[in-house]
Amino acid sequence: MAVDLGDRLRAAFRWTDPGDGTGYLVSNRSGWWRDPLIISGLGDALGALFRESSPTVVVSPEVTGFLLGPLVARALGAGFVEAYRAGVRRPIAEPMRWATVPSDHRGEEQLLGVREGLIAPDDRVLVVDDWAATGAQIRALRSLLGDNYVGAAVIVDECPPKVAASLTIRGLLRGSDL
Ligand SMILES: O=P(O)(O)OC[C@H]1O[C@H](OP(=O)(O)OP(=O)(O)O)[C@H](O)[C@@H]1O
Repeated sequence: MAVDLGDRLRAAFRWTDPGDGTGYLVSNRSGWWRDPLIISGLGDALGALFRESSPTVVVSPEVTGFLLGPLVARALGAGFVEAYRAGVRRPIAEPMRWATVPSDHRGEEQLLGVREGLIAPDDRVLVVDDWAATGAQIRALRSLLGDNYVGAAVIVDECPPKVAASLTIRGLLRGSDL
């Protein structure tokens, strides 16, 4: 990663106090997408983490992944497949394959799904997301993708190192950088 991309990511990031009295801060990542140099550099930087695996498809969970995944797919010359969260939109018309996310960083159970037929047996799939907290969503996608899964590239990896290693998660920043 170019040194100045890491600096720009740190500078454009904010923690927000939602003011609900819990003292729990939420991440504000909007400054990343607002910075033209970050947007132009992120695809290459995340793709470089797995370029040696020659991914053919990027899969990303909504909603932020729908912004980030195509940047990485373009940088790698790969295609893009959406991973939808159940219940946040009208039902998807096509047949889906779903995986349960037992408990993510919010402690909520979710379902992540991709349309059937978009991943070929010989595809090498890179999961891309902005943030890995517990790794629950990435683990669910790995279970869905099986042997097609090569790893996950994220902007911020704050998973315990053993979790990151077991899921082959690579990040540009650690949680402690922010
Ligand atoms: O490692 P985990 O515990 O699974 O958490 C990681 C997820 O958390 C964030 O999503 P968020 O729910 O904030 O959704 P967003 O994409 O809509 O911002 C992030 O974008 C990952 O998808």
